[in-house]
Amino acid sequence: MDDQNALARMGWHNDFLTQLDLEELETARPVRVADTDGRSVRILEAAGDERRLGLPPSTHPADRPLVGDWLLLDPDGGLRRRLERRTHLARRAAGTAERAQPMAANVDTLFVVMGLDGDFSPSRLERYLVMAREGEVDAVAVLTKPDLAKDPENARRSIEALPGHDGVVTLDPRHDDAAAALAPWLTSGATVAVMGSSGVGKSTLLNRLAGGEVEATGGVRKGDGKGHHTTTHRALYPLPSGAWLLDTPGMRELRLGEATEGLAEVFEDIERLARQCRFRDCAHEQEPGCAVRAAVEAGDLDPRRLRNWHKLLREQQRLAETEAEQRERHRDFHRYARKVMRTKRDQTGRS
Ligand SMILES: Nc1nc2c(ncn2[C@@H]2O[C@H](COP(=O)(O)OP(=O)(O)OP(=O)(O)O)[C@@H](O)[C@H]2O)c(=O)[nH]1
Ligand SMILES: [Zn+2]
Repeated sequence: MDDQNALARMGWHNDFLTQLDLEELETARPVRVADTDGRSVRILEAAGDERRLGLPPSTHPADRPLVGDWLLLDPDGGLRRRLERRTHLARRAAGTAERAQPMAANVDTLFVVMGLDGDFSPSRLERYLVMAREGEVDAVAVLTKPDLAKDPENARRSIEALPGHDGVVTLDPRHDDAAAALAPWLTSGATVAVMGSSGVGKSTLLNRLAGGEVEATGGVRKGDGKGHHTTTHRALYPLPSGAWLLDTPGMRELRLGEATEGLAEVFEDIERLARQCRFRDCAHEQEPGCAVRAAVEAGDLDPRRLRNWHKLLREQQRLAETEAEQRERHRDFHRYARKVMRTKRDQTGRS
């Protein structure tokens, strides 16, 4: 194995070691994926080298490495296998396939950026928290534009009170001290990602975190030894603090995929109440003995949170139905195809 300290600086965690067998512990080289185009990946090695590695053409899309993944190389430098992800961020795939599509691997902390101006929406934040929790990623709410808020302190407190986050920070990304406010999560080897609506200050914040050395667009300026600079594309790049910023085009928008675990965690208070309702299948509407409604009436549960929980649950049900329907359609098609083939065979047999 390579130098453990160098690996740790790249985001390696010792719990990955449990995935290696004895031979691999001796000879295999872990490398991290900094970018991918589906056919090849750009990898970072502990020795500091960076290069492209082709993927076998037969690689199934679901097995393709993602930005942030750890791969094991054989001693000769060939790809051996991908290590199981510690965490992931997934979103709903575009098009007809509604399933969750992972887009980033091994992210430690997701910064969910939300403006304290008109952008402020605890329900949208809860959606991001569900996504993070589903993939076991820590989530920190970053509240921007305090200068445009009527009562930023009150807004911060209301977010602080929500379950499912790992911290709330208010900052103005245009100010020099913005990076310092996030320092607890920007430690050496930590991998962070940033999501949030358009215009909330993500790019401004990324430029601030990068200290002006790296653009927020993923372009890394790299010396080529001849005194001038070339730009290589990368979705994972180092910040001056020693942390890694993972940022891919399109990743910043929110489309929640299958996330029942995440939902259960972010709304654990409501789910706990729901277990106390008189009826097992209580819809928490007009039923007698409903503990959820009782909590709302007693002022212990924000009706907004209840509405959002219902909404996200319904969405999850729709996703599940769509998947079942797709499988059904698939089966129908194959049944039909078999029938056509049989008819054809019969006809050929007869003629
Ligand atoms: N008043 C105020 N303006 C801010 C603050 N943070 C960012 N801005 C401004 O808001 C505008 C949008 O900021 P961006 O960093 O481009 O936002 P973004 O989230 O990257 O937006 P997209 O690229 O569309 O996703 C810029 O003009 C920033 O200067 C803040 O805390 N207060
Ligand atoms: Zn109920």
